[in-house]
Amino acid sequence: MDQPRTPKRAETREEPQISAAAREKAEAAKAFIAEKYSKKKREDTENREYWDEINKRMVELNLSETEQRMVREEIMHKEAERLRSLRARTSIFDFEPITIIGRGAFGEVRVVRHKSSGEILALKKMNKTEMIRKNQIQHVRAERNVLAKANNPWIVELKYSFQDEKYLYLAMEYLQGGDLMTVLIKRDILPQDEAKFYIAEMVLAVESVHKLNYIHRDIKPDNVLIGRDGHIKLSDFGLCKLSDIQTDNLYSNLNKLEDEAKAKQYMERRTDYKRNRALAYSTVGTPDYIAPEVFGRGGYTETVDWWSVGVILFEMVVGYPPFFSDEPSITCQKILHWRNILSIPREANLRHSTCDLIRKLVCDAGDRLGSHGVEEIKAHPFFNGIDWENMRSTRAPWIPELRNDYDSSNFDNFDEVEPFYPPQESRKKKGKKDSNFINYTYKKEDEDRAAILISALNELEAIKKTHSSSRQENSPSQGSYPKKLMLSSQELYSD
Ligand SMILES: Nc1ncnc2c1ncn2[C@@H]1O[C@H](COP(=O)(O)OP(=O)(O)OP(=O)(O)O)[C@@H](O)[C@H]1O
Repeated sequence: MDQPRTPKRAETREEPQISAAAREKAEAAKAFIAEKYSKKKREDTENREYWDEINKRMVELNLSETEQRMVREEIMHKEAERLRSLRARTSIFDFEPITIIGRGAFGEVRVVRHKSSGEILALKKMNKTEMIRKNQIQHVRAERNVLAKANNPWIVELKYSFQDEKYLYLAMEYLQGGDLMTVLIKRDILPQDEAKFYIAEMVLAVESVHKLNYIHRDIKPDNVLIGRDGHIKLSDFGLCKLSDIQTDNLYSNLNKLEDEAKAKQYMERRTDYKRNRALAYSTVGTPDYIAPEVFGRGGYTETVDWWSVGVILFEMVVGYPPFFSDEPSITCQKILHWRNILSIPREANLRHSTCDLIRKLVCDAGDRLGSHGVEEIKAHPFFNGIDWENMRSTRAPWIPELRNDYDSSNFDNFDEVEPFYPPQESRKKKGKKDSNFINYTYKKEDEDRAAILISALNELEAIKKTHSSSRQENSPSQGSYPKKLMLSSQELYSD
Protein backbone atom coordinates (compact mmCIF):
# COMPACT_ATOMS: atom_id res chain seq x y z
CA MET A 1 0.00 0.00 0.00
CA ASP A 2 1.16 3.46 -0.79
CA GLN A 3 2.43 5.41 2.18
CA PRO A 4 0.80 8.83 2.67
CA ARG A 5 3.12 11.37 1.13
CA THR A 6 4.99 13.52 3.57
CA PRO A 7 4.98 17.16 2.53
CA LYS A 8 8.18 18.21 0.86
CA ARG A 9 10.43 20.26 3.10
CA ALA A 10 10.75 22.99 0.58
CA GLU A 11 7.03 23.62 0.70
CA THR A 12 7.18 24.62 4.34
CA ARG A 13 10.56 26.38 4.21
CA GLU A 14 10.57 30.10 4.85
CA GLU A 15 12.15 32.60 2.49
CA PRO A 16 15.83 32.96 3.43
CA GLN A 17 16.78 36.29 4.92
CA ILE A 18 19.30 38.09 2.75
CA SER A 19 21.40 40.81 4.30
CA ALA A 20 21.65 44.20 2.61
CA ALA A 21 25.38 43.61 2.08
CA ALA A 22 24.78 40.23 0.39
CA ARG A 23 22.08 41.77 -1.77
CA GLU A 24 24.40 44.57 -2.82
CA LYS A 25 27.12 42.04 -3.68
CA ALA A 26 24.71 39.93 -5.70
CA GLU A 27 23.48 42.99 -7.55
CA ALA A 28 27.02 44.09 -8.30
CA ALA A 29 27.85 40.59 -9.61
CA LYS A 30 24.70 40.60 -11.75
CA ALA A 31 25.57 44.03 -13.13
CA PHE A 32 29.11 42.83 -13.80
CA ILE A 33 27.95 39.81 -15.82
CA ALA A 34 25.38 41.86 -17.73
CA GLU A 35 27.95 44.52 -18.50
CA LYS A 36 30.55 41.96 -19.63
CA TYR A 37 28.02 40.23 -21.87
CA SER A 38 26.75 43.38 -23.51
CA LYS A 39 30.31 44.67 -23.92
CA LYS A 40 31.32 41.46 -25.68
CA LYS A 41 28.28 41.67 -27.95
CA ARG A 42 28.96 45.32 -28.71
CA GLU A 43 32.60 44.60 -29.46
CA ASP A 44 31.75 41.75 -31.83
CA THR A 45 29.36 43.96 -33.78
CA GLU A 46 31.85 46.83 -33.83
CA ASN A 47 34.57 44.46 -35.00
CA ARG A 48 32.48 43.24 -37.90
CA GLU A 49 31.49 46.76 -38.91
CA TYR A 50 35.06 47.93 -38.53
CA TRP A 51 36.50 45.31 -40.83
CA ASP A 52 33.62 45.66 -43.34
CA GLU A 53 34.44 49.35 -43.59
CA ILE A 54 38.14 48.72 -44.05
CA ASN A 55 37.59 46.07 -46.70
CA LYS A 56 35.11 48.30 -48.53
CA ARG A 57 37.52 51.24 -48.51
CA MET A 58 40.40 49.08 -49.70
CA VAL A 59 38.33 47.90 -52.65
CA GLU A 60 37.31 51.47 -53.43
CA LEU A 61 40.96 52.47 -53.37
CA ASN A 62 41.69 49.62 -55.73
CA LEU A 63 44.46 48.17 -53.53
CA SER A 64 46.36 45.12 -54.60
CA GLU A 65 46.40 41.92 -52.50
CA THR A 66 49.80 42.86 -51.03
CA GLU A 67 48.68 46.34 -50.15
CA GLN A 68 45.57 44.97 -48.48
CA ARG A 69 47.63 42.49 -46.46
CA MET A 70 49.96 45.26 -45.30
CA VAL A 71 47.12 47.47 -44.21
CA ARG A 72 45.51 44.61 -42.30
CA GLU A 73 48.77 43.80 -40.56
CA GLU A 74 49.32 47.43 -39.62
CA ILE A 75 45.83 47.72 -38.15
CA MET A 76 46.10 44.43 -36.26
CA HIS A 77 49.42 45.51 -34.84
CA LYS A 78 47.98 48.79 -33.57
CA GLU A 79 44.92 47.06 -32.14
CA ALA A 80 47.16 44.55 -30.31
CA GLU A 81 49.18 47.44 -28.86
CA ARG A 82 46.01 49.14 -27.73
CA LEU A 83 44.72 45.99 -26.01
CA ARG A 84 48.10 45.35 -24.36
CA SER A 85 48.15 48.81 -22.88
CA LEU A 86 44.57 48.37 -21.67
CA ARG A 87 45.47 45.14 -19.89
CA ALA A 88 48.51 46.53 -18.09
CA ARG A 89 47.43 46.98 -14.48
CA THR A 90 47.27 50.46 -13.06
CA SER A 91 48.36 50.88 -9.45
CA ILE A 92 49.10 53.65 -6.98
CA PHE A 93 52.79 53.23 -7.83
CA ASP A 94 52.11 54.64 -11.30
CA PHE A 95 51.51 58.01 -9.62
CA GLU A 96 53.57 60.52 -7.69
CA PRO A 97 51.82 62.59 -4.98
CA ILE A 98 51.85 66.40 -5.18
CA THR A 99 49.23 68.07 -2.91
CA ILE A 100 46.02 67.16 -1.08
CA ILE A 101 43.17 69.33 -2.40
CA GLY A 102 40.08 67.78 -0.89
CA ARG A 103 38.86 65.53 1.79
CA GLY A 104 35.47 63.90 1.26
CA ALA A 105 33.27 61.38 2.93
CA PHE A 106 35.40 58.34 2.30
CA GLY A 107 38.91 59.57 1.69
CA GLU A 108 40.88 62.29 0.06
CA VAL A 109 41.58 63.91 -3.31
CA ARG A 110 45.17 64.67 -4.34
CA VAL A 111 46.92 66.26 -7.23
CA VAL A 112 49.28 63.62 -8.63
CA ARG A 113 51.59 63.12 -11.57
CA HIS A 114 51.13 60.04 -13.72
CA LYS A 115 54.72 58.85 -13.90
CA SER A 116 54.82 57.45 -17.42
CA SER A 117 52.78 60.11 -19.22
CA GLY A 118 53.74 63.05 -17.00
CA GLU A 119 50.07 64.02 -16.91
CA ILE A 120 48.86 65.93 -13.85
CA LEU A 121 45.67 64.39 -12.49
CA ALA A 122 43.32 64.49 -9.49
CA LEU A 123 43.30 61.18 -7.64
CA LYS A 124 40.32 60.43 -5.42
CA LYS A 125 40.95 57.67 -2.90
CA MET A 126 38.11 55.93 -1.07
CA ASN A 127 38.33 53.58 1.87
CA LYS A 128 36.70 50.23 0.98
CA THR A 129 35.85 49.24 4.54
CA GLU A 130 34.02 52.52 5.07
CA MET A 131 32.18 52.12 1.77
CA ILE A 132 31.02 48.63 2.73
CA ARG A 133 30.13 49.67 6.27
CA LYS A 134 27.94 52.46 4.98
CA ASN A 135 26.38 50.39 2.20
CA GLN A 136 27.93 52.53 -0.49
CA ILE A 137 28.97 49.78 -2.92
CA GLN A 138 26.27 50.68 -5.45
CA HIS A 139 27.18 54.37 -5.17
CA VAL A 140 30.83 53.68 -5.90
CA ARG A 141 29.89 51.67 -8.94
CA ALA A 142 27.52 54.39 -10.11
CA GLU A 143 30.25 57.01 -9.91
CA ARG A 144 32.75 54.89 -11.79
CA ASN A 145 30.14 53.95 -14.41
CA VAL A 146 28.94 57.48 -15.11
CA LEU A 147 32.44 58.86 -15.35
CA ALA A 148 33.55 56.03 -17.61
CA LYS A 149 30.48 56.32 -19.82
CA ALA A 150 30.40 60.07 -20.12
CA ASN A 151 32.41 61.54 -22.88
CA ASN A 152 31.38 65.13 -22.86
CA PRO A 153 32.88 68.48 -21.90
CA TRP A 154 30.55 68.93 -18.90
CA ILE A 155 31.67 65.92 -16.92
CA VAL A 156 35.07 65.48 -15.36
CA GLU A 157 37.06 63.05 -17.45
CA LEU A 158 37.96 59.75 -15.84
CA LYS A 159 41.40 58.49 -16.86
CA TYR A 160 41.83 55.42 -14.66
CA SER A 161 39.99 53.61 -11.90
CA PHE A 162 41.68 50.87 -9.91
CA GLN A 163 41.85 49.35 -6.45
CA ASP A 164 44.18 47.81 -3.94
CA GLU A 165 43.56 45.95 -0.74
CA LYS A 166 42.26 48.95 1.19
CA TYR A 167 41.22 51.59 -1.29
CA LEU A 168 39.38 52.37 -4.51
CA TYR A 169 40.90 55.06 -6.71
CA LEU A 170 39.55 57.35 -9.41
CA ALA A 171 42.19 59.24 -11.39
CA MET A 172 40.51 62.16 -13.14
CA GLU A 173 41.57 65.19 -15.09
CA TYR A 174 42.59 67.93 -12.65
CA LEU A 175 40.40 71.05 -12.72
CA GLN A 176 42.62 73.78 -11.40
CA GLY A 177 40.11 76.54 -10.79
CA GLY A 178 38.79 74.90 -7.63
CA ASP A 179 35.13 74.34 -6.92
CA LEU A 180 32.23 76.75 -7.03
CA MET A 181 31.88 76.64 -3.25
CA THR A 182 35.35 78.14 -2.89
CA VAL A 183 34.40 80.87 -5.38
CA LEU A 184 31.23 81.62 -3.39
CA ILE A 185 33.14 81.76 -0.11
CA LYS A 186 35.64 84.20 -1.60
CA ARG A 187 33.17 86.35 -3.50
CA ASP A 188 30.15 86.14 -1.19
CA ILE A 189 27.68 87.34 -3.83
CA LEU A 190 27.97 87.13 -7.59
CA PRO A 191 26.55 89.79 -9.93
CA GLN A 192 23.49 88.38 -11.69
CA ASP A 193 25.23 88.26 -15.07
CA GLU A 194 28.07 86.16 -13.68
CA ALA A 195 25.54 83.90 -11.99
CA LYS A 196 23.80 83.64 -15.35
CA PHE A 197 26.99 82.23 -16.90
CA TYR A 198 27.49 79.58 -14.21
CA ILE A 199 23.82 78.62 -14.02
CA ALA A 200 23.60 78.35 -17.83
CA GLU A 201 26.65 76.06 -17.85
CA MET A 202 25.14 74.05 -15.02
CA VAL A 203 21.94 73.63 -17.02
CA LEU A 204 23.93 72.22 -19.94
CA ALA A 205 25.98 70.01 -17.61
CA VAL A 206 22.92 68.60 -15.84
CA GLU A 207 21.23 68.11 -19.22
CA SER A 208 24.20 66.01 -20.31
CA VAL A 209 23.88 63.80 -17.21
CA HIS A 210 20.16 63.32 -17.86
CA LYS A 211 20.92 62.43 -21.47
CA LEU A 212 23.03 59.57 -20.14
CA ASN A 213 19.88 58.50 -18.34
CA TYR A 214 21.20 59.35 -14.91
CA ILE A 215 19.99 61.65 -12.15
CA HIS A 216 22.93 63.33 -10.37
CA ARG A 217 21.08 63.80 -7.04
CA ASP A 218 23.93 65.66 -5.39
CA ILE A 219 24.28 68.88 -7.37
CA LYS A 220 25.89 71.36 -4.97
CA PRO A 221 28.56 74.05 -5.35
CA ASP A 222 31.29 71.69 -4.07
CA ASN A 223 30.63 69.37 -6.99
CA VAL A 224 30.88 72.04 -9.66
CA LEU A 225 34.54 72.31 -10.65
CA ILE A 226 36.15 75.10 -12.63
CA GLY A 227 38.74 74.41 -15.31
CA ARG A 228 41.73 76.54 -16.27
CA ASP A 229 39.57 78.20 -18.94
CA GLY A 230 37.00 79.22 -16.31
CA HIS A 231 34.34 76.83 -17.61
CA ILE A 232 32.67 74.31 -15.35
CA LYS A 233 32.45 70.54 -15.15
CA LEU A 234 30.46 68.33 -12.79
CA SER A 235 32.15 65.86 -10.47
CA ASP A 236 31.21 63.55 -7.62
CA PHE A 237 28.75 61.13 -9.14
CA GLY A 238 28.66 58.97 -6.03
CA LEU A 239 24.92 59.48 -5.63
CA CYS A 240 24.09 59.22 -9.27
CA LYS A 241 21.27 56.87 -10.16
CA LEU A 242 19.94 55.40 -13.38
CA SER A 243 16.81 57.40 -13.91
CA ASP A 244 14.56 54.48 -14.85
CA ILE A 245 14.39 53.42 -11.19
CA GLN A 246 12.40 56.44 -10.26
CA THR A 247 10.52 55.19 -7.27
CA ASP A 248 13.67 54.22 -5.50
CA ASN A 249 14.58 56.66 -2.78
CA LEU A 250 17.89 58.36 -2.32
CA TYR A 251 19.56 56.33 0.41
CA SER A 252 18.74 52.82 1.40
CA ASN A 253 17.75 53.91 4.89
CA LEU A 254 15.56 56.63 3.43
CA ASN A 255 13.48 53.93 1.74
CA LYS A 256 11.84 53.38 5.08
CA LEU A 257 11.48 57.05 5.84
CA GLU A 258 8.28 57.42 7.74
CA ASP A 259 8.50 60.83 9.28
CA GLU A 260 10.75 63.78 9.83
CA ALA A 261 12.36 62.11 12.81
CA LYS A 262 13.84 59.59 10.42
CA ALA A 263 15.08 62.43 8.23
CA LYS A 264 16.84 63.79 11.28
CA GLN A 265 18.46 60.45 11.96
CA TYR A 266 19.60 60.27 8.36
CA MET A 267 21.13 63.71 8.49
CA GLU A 268 23.04 62.81 11.62
CA ARG A 269 24.58 60.02 9.62
CA ARG A 270 25.54 62.46 6.95
CA THR A 271 27.48 64.49 9.47
CA ASP A 272 30.18 61.85 9.00
CA TYR A 273 30.80 63.70 5.75
CA LYS A 274 33.50 65.84 7.27
CA ARG A 275 34.54 68.75 5.15
CA ASN A 276 37.01 71.41 5.94
CA ARG A 277 35.32 74.53 4.75
CA ALA A 278 35.48 78.15 5.78
CA LEU A 279 33.54 78.90 8.94
CA ALA A 280 30.37 79.97 7.23
CA TYR A 281 30.15 76.57 5.60
CA SER A 282 31.53 74.48 8.42
CA THR A 283 28.31 72.46 8.65
CA VAL A 284 29.24 69.05 7.42
CA GLY A 285 27.40 67.11 4.76
CA THR A 286 24.83 69.81 4.17
CA PRO A 287 21.47 68.75 2.74
CA ASP A 288 20.88 72.34 1.57
CA TYR A 289 20.45 71.45 -2.09
CA ILE A 290 18.26 68.35 -1.87
CA ALA A 291 14.71 68.53 -3.25
CA PRO A 292 11.85 67.81 -0.80
CA GLU A 293 10.44 64.86 -2.75
CA VAL A 294 13.72 63.00 -2.21
CA PHE A 295 12.88 62.76 1.49
CA GLY A 296 9.41 61.39 0.82
CA ARG A 297 8.10 58.01 -0.20
CA GLY A 298 6.46 58.96 -3.44
CA GLY A 299 9.47 58.64 -5.74
CA TYR A 300 11.01 61.37 -7.81
CA THR A 301 12.38 62.17 -11.22
CA GLU A 302 15.39 63.89 -12.72
CA THR A 303 13.81 67.26 -11.92
CA VAL A 304 15.33 66.95 -8.42
CA ASP A 305 18.51 68.20 -10.09
CA TRP A 306 16.71 71.35 -11.32
CA TRP A 307 15.62 72.13 -7.75
CA SER A 308 19.30 71.99 -6.71
CA VAL A 309 20.26 74.35 -9.56
CA GLY A 310 17.57 76.78 -8.33
CA VAL A 311 18.94 76.64 -4.77
CA ILE A 312 22.47 77.34 -6.06
CA LEU A 313 21.18 80.34 -8.06
CA PHE A 314 19.57 81.69 -4.87
CA GLU A 315 22.83 81.22 -2.95
CA MET A 316 24.90 82.90 -5.66
CA VAL A 317 22.85 86.07 -5.84
CA VAL A 318 21.51 86.32 -2.28
CA GLY A 319 24.64 85.23 -0.42
CA TYR A 320 23.37 82.22 1.53
CA PRO A 321 21.33 79.13 0.65
CA PRO A 322 17.57 79.47 1.25
CA PHE A 323 17.21 76.67 3.80
CA PHE A 324 20.44 77.26 5.68
CA SER A 325 20.72 76.25 9.32
CA ASP A 326 23.57 75.22 11.62
CA GLU A 327 21.72 72.00 12.22
CA PRO A 328 21.32 69.74 9.16
CA SER A 329 18.12 68.19 10.47
CA ILE A 330 16.57 71.67 10.66
CA THR A 331 17.62 72.32 7.07
CA CYS A 332 15.75 69.12 6.17
CA GLN A 333 12.64 70.37 7.91
CA LYS A 334 12.92 73.75 6.25
CA ILE A 335 13.13 72.03 2.86
CA LEU A 336 10.07 69.93 3.63
CA HIS A 337 8.23 73.16 4.56
CA TRP A 338 9.78 75.18 1.74
CA ARG A 339 6.49 76.92 0.96
CA ASN A 340 6.59 78.82 4.24
CA ILE A 341 10.35 79.25 4.34
CA LEU A 342 11.44 80.32 0.86
CA SER A 343 11.75 84.07 0.81
CA ILE A 344 13.87 86.16 -1.49
CA PRO A 345 15.04 89.22 0.47
CA ARG A 346 14.13 92.56 -1.06
CA GLU A 347 17.58 93.86 -0.09
CA ALA A 348 19.19 91.50 -2.59
CA ASN A 349 17.81 93.79 -5.32
CA LEU A 350 17.27 91.03 -7.81
CA ARG A 351 15.81 91.38 -11.27
CA HIS A 352 12.29 90.12 -11.74
CA SER A 353 13.57 87.37 -14.09
CA THR A 354 16.06 86.10 -11.48
CA CYS A 355 13.41 85.86 -8.74
CA ASP A 356 11.02 84.24 -11.19
CA LEU A 357 13.51 81.55 -12.20
CA ILE A 358 14.32 80.77 -8.55
CA ARG A 359 10.61 80.40 -7.81
CA LYS A 360 10.06 78.20 -10.85
CA LEU A 361 12.89 75.84 -9.90
CA VAL A 362 12.52 75.80 -6.12
CA CYS A 363 8.92 74.61 -6.08
CA ASP A 364 6.74 71.48 -6.22
CA ALA A 365 8.02 68.83 -8.60
CA GLY A 366 4.84 69.01 -10.67
CA ASP A 367 5.16 72.75 -11.26
CA ARG A 368 8.94 72.80 -11.67
CA LEU A 369 10.45 74.23 -14.81
CA GLY A 370 12.22 71.41 -16.61
CA SER A 371 9.54 68.81 -15.89
CA HIS A 372 8.62 69.05 -19.59
CA GLY A 373 12.21 69.05 -20.75
CA VAL A 374 15.24 71.26 -20.44
CA GLU A 375 14.14 73.58 -23.25
CA GLU A 376 11.61 75.29 -21.00
CA ILE A 377 14.44 76.20 -18.62
CA LYS A 378 16.64 77.49 -21.45
CA ALA A 379 13.77 79.63 -22.74
CA HIS A 380 13.34 81.46 -19.40
CA PRO A 381 14.01 85.24 -19.67
CA PHE A 382 16.74 84.98 -16.98
CA PHE A 383 18.92 83.43 -19.70
CA ASN A 384 18.33 86.18 -22.30
CA GLY A 385 21.49 86.63 -24.33
CA ILE A 386 22.90 83.14 -23.62
CA ASP A 387 24.30 81.41 -26.70
CA TRP A 388 23.45 77.84 -25.70
CA GLU A 389 25.18 76.27 -28.68
CA ASN A 390 28.54 77.94 -28.08
CA MET A 391 28.63 78.28 -24.33
CA ARG A 392 32.02 76.63 -23.86
CA SER A 393 33.67 78.93 -26.38
CA THR A 394 32.41 82.13 -24.74
CA ARG A 395 34.75 83.90 -22.30
CA ALA A 396 34.17 82.89 -18.67
CA PRO A 397 33.70 85.68 -16.10
CA TRP A 398 36.67 84.45 -14.08
CA ILE A 399 39.80 82.79 -15.45
CA PRO A 400 42.04 81.33 -12.75
CA GLU A 401 45.59 82.64 -12.61
CA LEU A 402 47.90 79.65 -12.49
CA ARG A 403 51.65 79.35 -12.13
CA ASN A 404 51.93 75.82 -13.53
CA ASP A 405 49.79 72.81 -14.32
CA TYR A 406 49.90 71.51 -10.75
CA ASP A 407 49.14 74.87 -9.11
CA SER A 408 46.61 74.24 -6.31
CA SER A 409 46.21 77.79 -5.01
CA ASN A 410 42.45 77.65 -5.64
CA PHE A 411 41.99 74.85 -3.11
CA ASP A 412 42.12 74.79 0.68
CA ASN A 413 45.11 73.24 2.41
CA PHE A 414 44.75 69.82 3.96
CA ASP A 415 47.10 68.04 6.33
CA GLU A 416 48.66 64.75 5.47
CA VAL A 417 46.79 62.05 7.42
CA GLU A 418 48.44 58.92 6.13
CA PRO A 419 51.19 58.16 3.63
CA PHE A 420 50.32 58.15 -0.07
CA TYR A 421 51.88 54.75 -0.75
CA PRO A 422 50.77 51.64 1.17
CA PRO A 423 53.27 50.10 3.63
CA GLN A 424 56.08 47.97 2.23
CA GLU A 425 54.60 44.60 3.29
CA SER A 426 51.31 45.07 1.41
CA ARG A 427 53.14 45.92 -1.82
CA LYS A 428 54.13 42.37 -2.58
CA LYS A 429 50.73 40.86 -1.86
CA LYS A 430 49.16 39.55 -5.00
CA GLY A 431 45.85 41.38 -5.26
CA LYS A 432 43.03 38.93 -4.62
CA LYS A 433 39.86 39.83 -6.51
CA ASP A 434 37.59 41.78 -4.20
CA SER A 435 34.07 40.49 -4.78
CA ASN A 436 32.58 43.75 -3.52
CA PHE A 437 34.17 45.80 -6.23
CA ILE A 438 34.40 43.55 -9.28
CA ASN A 439 35.09 45.24 -12.61
CA TYR A 440 36.09 48.54 -11.03
CA THR A 441 39.20 48.90 -13.14
CA TYR A 442 39.02 51.28 -16.07
CA LYS A 443 41.46 52.90 -18.45
CA LYS A 444 40.60 55.55 -20.91
CA GLU A 445 41.23 54.12 -24.34
CA ASP A 446 43.38 56.85 -25.71
CA GLU A 447 43.47 55.50 -29.18
CA ASP A 448 40.21 53.73 -29.71
CA ARG A 449 39.23 51.62 -32.66
CA ALA A 450 37.58 54.45 -34.56
CA ALA A 451 40.77 56.52 -34.32
CA ILE A 452 42.83 53.58 -35.57
CA LEU A 453 40.46 53.11 -38.49
CA ILE A 454 40.48 56.79 -39.40
CA SER A 455 44.25 57.04 -39.27
CA ALA A 456 44.64 53.80 -41.25
CA LEU A 457 42.32 55.10 -43.94
CA ASN A 458 44.06 58.47 -44.07
CA GLU A 459 47.38 56.73 -44.42
CA LEU A 460 45.93 54.57 -47.14
CA GLU A 461 44.78 57.56 -49.13
CA ALA A 462 48.20 59.19 -48.75
CA ILE A 463 49.98 56.00 -49.81
CA LYS A 464 47.72 55.58 -52.77
CA LYS A 465 48.37 59.13 -53.92
CA THR A 466 52.12 58.73 -53.62
CA HIS A 467 51.88 55.28 -55.10
CA SER A 468 50.17 56.45 -58.28
CA SER A 469 52.39 59.51 -58.77
CA SER A 470 55.50 57.42 -58.12
CA ARG A 471 54.34 54.81 -60.55
CA GLN A 472 53.84 57.46 -63.15
CA GLU A 473 57.39 58.61 -62.59
CA ASN A 474 58.51 55.01 -62.24
CA SER A 475 60.91 56.01 -59.45
CA PRO A 476 59.47 55.32 -56.01
CA SER A 477 60.74 57.73 -53.40
CA GLN A 478 60.60 56.48 -49.81
CA GLY A 479 60.75 60.01 -48.45
CA SER A 480 57.12 60.68 -49.34
CA TYR A 481 55.73 57.69 -47.42
CA PRO A 482 53.96 57.99 -44.11
CA LYS A 483 56.47 56.99 -41.43
CA LYS A 484 54.59 54.04 -40.00
CA LEU A 485 54.55 52.13 -43.26
CA MET A 486 58.01 53.05 -44.42
CA LEU A 487 59.77 49.86 -43.43
CA SER A 488 57.61 47.77 -45.67
CA SER A 489 57.43 50.22 -48.51
CA GLN A 490 59.38 47.95 -50.86
CA GLU A 491 56.72 45.35 -50.38
CA LEU A 492 54.19 47.83 -51.66
CA TYR A 493 55.91 47.81 -55.00
CA SER A 494 56.53 44.11 -55.20
CA ASP A 495 53.75 43.43 -57.69
N1 LIG B 1 38.89 66.26 -10.75
C1 LIG B 1 39.07 67.16 -9.78
N2 LIG B 1 39.81 68.27 -10.00
C2 LIG B 1 39.98 69.18 -9.02
N3 LIG B 1 39.46 69.07 -7.78
C3 LIG B 1 38.72 67.99 -7.49
C4 LIG B 1 38.49 66.98 -8.47
N4 LIG B 1 37.70 66.04 -7.90
C5 LIG B 1 37.46 66.44 -6.64
N5 LIG B 1 38.08 67.61 -6.37
C6 LIG B 1 38.08 68.36 -5.09
O1 LIG B 1 37.92 67.46 -4.01
C7 LIG B 1 36.69 67.73 -3.31
C8 LIG B 1 36.07 66.43 -2.85
O2 LIG B 1 35.81 65.61 -3.97
P1 LIG B 1 34.47 64.78 -4.11
O3 LIG B 1 33.31 65.72 -3.94
O4 LIG B 1 34.50 63.99 -5.35
O5 LIG B 1 34.62 63.82 -2.86
P2 LIG B 1 33.49 63.21 -1.92
O6 LIG B 1 34.19 62.30 -0.97
O7 LIG B 1 32.45 62.55 -2.73
O8 LIG B 1 32.98 64.53 -1.24
P3 LIG B 1 31.59 64.90 -0.57
O9 LIG B 1 31.72 64.47 0.84
O10 LIG B 1 31.56 66.42 -0.71
O11 LIG B 1 30.49 64.25 -1.32
C9 LIG B 1 35.84 68.54 -4.30
O12 LIG B 1 34.93 69.38 -3.64
C10 LIG B 1 36.91 69.34 -5.05
O13 LIG B 1 37.27 70.47 -4.30
